[in-house]
Amino acid sequence: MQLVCRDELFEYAEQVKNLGNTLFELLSEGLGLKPSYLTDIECNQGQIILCHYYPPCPQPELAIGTSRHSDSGFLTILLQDDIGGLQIFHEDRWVDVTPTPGAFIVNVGDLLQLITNDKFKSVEHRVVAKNAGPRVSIACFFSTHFHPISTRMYGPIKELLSDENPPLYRETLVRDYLTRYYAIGLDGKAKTALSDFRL
Ligand SMILES: O=C(O)CCC(=O)C(=O)O
Ligand SMILES: [Fe+2]
Repeated sequence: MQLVCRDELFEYAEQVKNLGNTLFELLSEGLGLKPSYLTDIECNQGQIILCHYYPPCPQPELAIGTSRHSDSGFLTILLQDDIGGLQIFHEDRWVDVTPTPGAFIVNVGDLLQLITNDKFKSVEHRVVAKNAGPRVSIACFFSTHFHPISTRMYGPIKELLSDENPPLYRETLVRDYLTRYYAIGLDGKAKTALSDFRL
């Protein structure tokens, strides 16, 4: 079978990578660092694209689309269709992320929370099941994941630390963080992996 969206997917990946690079520059500046800081430490390296298909669910009250979690990597750029179902956990309640045509959703991931020493917080989210129709979303994760040669250690960025802001996390390889993250799994207890790296 020939994949009819092969070219489009490669083009999409390229464009999302460019957008990610711009976002990493803006996030660096937001931290008071030089624009290239986060790309210099390779937060933009590694790009994984997951295409999700959620079939219509006849009994949505008995099911869940994607259980509660925060994304493990540095940043996620997410595109959802018009069906809805994505929610973020904000101030102790679930809030719908209403689909907006042409808009991306950008999620801070656990590793960005770790290196920014909690200045940027990863967002807990889930997808509730819907019977309105099939739902499609495309998630692009920036993280080196299990890239075997990545030996870079990630810990709270030194420039952000002071006597008043001591490091909150220990250093880790991306690989070791992800091993812990996936060992726990998406079991509905958010941020358990991150708390395991807290000092
Ligand atoms: O389908 C969605 O909108 C979100 C999927 C998601 O949270 C993920 O892939 O990490
Ligand atoms: Fe997610």
